[in-house]
Amino acid sequence: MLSRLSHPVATLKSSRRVRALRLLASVSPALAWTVGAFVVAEAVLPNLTLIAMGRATGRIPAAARDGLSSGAGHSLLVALAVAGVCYGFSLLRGPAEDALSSVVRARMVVTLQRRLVTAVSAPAGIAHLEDSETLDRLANVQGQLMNAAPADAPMTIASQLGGWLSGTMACVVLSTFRWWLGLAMFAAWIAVRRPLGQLVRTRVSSFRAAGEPLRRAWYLFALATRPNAAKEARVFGLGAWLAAEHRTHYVSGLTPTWHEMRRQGRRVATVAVGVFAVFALSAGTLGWTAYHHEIGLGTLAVMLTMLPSSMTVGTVSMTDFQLEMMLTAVPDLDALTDSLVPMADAVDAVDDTSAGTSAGTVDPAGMPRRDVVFENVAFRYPGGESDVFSDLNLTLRAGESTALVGVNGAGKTTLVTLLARLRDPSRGRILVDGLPLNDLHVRDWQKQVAVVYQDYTRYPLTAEENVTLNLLGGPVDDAALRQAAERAGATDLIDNLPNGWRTILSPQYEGGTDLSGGQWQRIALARALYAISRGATVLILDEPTAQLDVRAEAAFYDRFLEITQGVTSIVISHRFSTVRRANRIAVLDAGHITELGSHTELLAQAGTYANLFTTQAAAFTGGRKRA
Ligand SMILES: Nc1ncnc2c1ncn2[C@@H]1O[C@H](COP(=O)(O)OP(=O)(O)OP(=O)(O)O)[C@@H](O)[C@H]1O
Repeated sequence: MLSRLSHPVATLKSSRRVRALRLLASVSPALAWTVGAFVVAEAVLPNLTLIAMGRATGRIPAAARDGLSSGAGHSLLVALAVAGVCYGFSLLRGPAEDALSSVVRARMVVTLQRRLVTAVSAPAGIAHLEDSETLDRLANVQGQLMNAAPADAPMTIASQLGGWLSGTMACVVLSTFRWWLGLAMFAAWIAVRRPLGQLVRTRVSSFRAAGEPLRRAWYLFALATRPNAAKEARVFGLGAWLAAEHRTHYVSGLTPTWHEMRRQGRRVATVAVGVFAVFALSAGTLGWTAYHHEIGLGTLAVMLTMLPSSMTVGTVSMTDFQLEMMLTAVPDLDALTDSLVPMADAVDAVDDTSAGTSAGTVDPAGMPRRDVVFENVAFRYPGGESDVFSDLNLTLRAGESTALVGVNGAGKTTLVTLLARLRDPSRGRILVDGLPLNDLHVRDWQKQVAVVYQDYTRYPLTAEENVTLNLLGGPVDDAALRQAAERAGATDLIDNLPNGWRTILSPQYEGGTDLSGGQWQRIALARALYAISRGATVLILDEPTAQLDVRAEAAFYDRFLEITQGVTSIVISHRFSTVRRANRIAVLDAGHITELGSHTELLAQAGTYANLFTTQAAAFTGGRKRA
């Protein structure tokens, strides 16, 4: 018996509506109770107004006959007063709903965003951010995929529930006239609601399934409308192309939905004919009994208004459609949380060996002391058609700089993402001082790696925060900050900012400013150097001078040895004037390291490096090749 009872309870608990309401209750129990009170008002007030009006109508003949000062007249006045009060309260429903909706939305948006940020930042790597299912879920919870804001779900559910209860109450009132009439109306509305609800669900689920083309359509829309991309779209005259592509993806995503809806629409039309018959029978019964004086004017007036009022049991409107779209975000949010957050738990469980080797338990402080060894490493991107590395072997000596050289797409950036454990090798292993990298605590290892990526991030924060990334407060090491800026060639740049270190590096904020590409690159370099001064032991510079002017680039070369002194560094560059200063140079070609040695040694080998170096040098010396 208990298990039979627990089944519907469990089903109810797992329903998306209940989960959305529970989310609101977890945000603010008081707000959830207020929404509950709104549901009651929504269910009761319209019917109370109609009933009071009907009863007042029924008292008019007696009051007209006996006069307003008679007992019948007083009774009419009381009924009118009750109707007026109910009507007055029902007028307040609209503004109350608006105010409550905006509060619920604001609280829900903050909660949803916090849960998304927590989930997405949980894994140590970045592979999940390239998984199309995860991206669809992210877009959906943000309301971008379905163009419906999940934060509005609780209030929409409340309003829908209120309407449904109001219709049910009308059916109950109808049953006081003829028991079967209320029941018949209820059954008829439920009968029409089912296929209508199915129609809405089909449309929404195929809309959701069309995530890929719709995400593309949104992306194209963003390209056309966001300032950064719009610049390029204007210059290259992409407007018409973007509009056409946007339409193509949107239509291709939705065409299957439209076909299915047409089919289900025909079924709904059939059921609607049956409902109309029940409605006509009910109205006819009422008319017949009134004609034969079996009921008075008051009952007739009440019951006639209850007939259309019962309709809200079966009505399915645009709101239901939007609610269904909002609710698709509920399982998506849970799936993101369930799949990503445990990865953080595994990563953070330093003492928990059950977390597996990938979590890593060894404290990497001060490592590498001897070397980092790539041993028979292979790697292929998820969904990729070929290996980026098939059998890569490379030793990075601790405290030395190693330059990585190779043609575009050779895998240089990929190699450093493996070193930073943003991804794991498909085969083979990386050893740090002889220990598998996977055994080191991944978050602590990542803190030890200071990187200047090719596409470093431009944070809309102050210059100081951009360098220190000290967002949780705590003391900033001023001396280290100044030294990092000086080594990165950013001192003059900071001095010339309107508020110095306190200037926000984004024109989108008051008092903020923007920097040029080269100036940003110096800030990114200073960020990595500050991290080194705070204990990072591995420095990765991916094209550190790509955006620097000639003088800044020359200054960087002069400081290169000073910058990389004592740290294990990898520099990736197509500029051989940078590369040649590294202690050792590794040439990456077709998934292997094909040459390894100092600049002089590799020139002497007269292989790929020598060829690339002399070709580039020749371009600067007007064709005269030199060593
Ligand atoms: N996120 C990704 N998903 C799938 N393939 C990728 C991804 N990133 C890079 N690749 C592919 O992996 C290969 C190596 O790319 P990588 O960026 O490591 O090359 P690179 O040597 O740094 O090139 P460049 O000199 O142009 O910066 C390329 O063929 C590239 O197309």
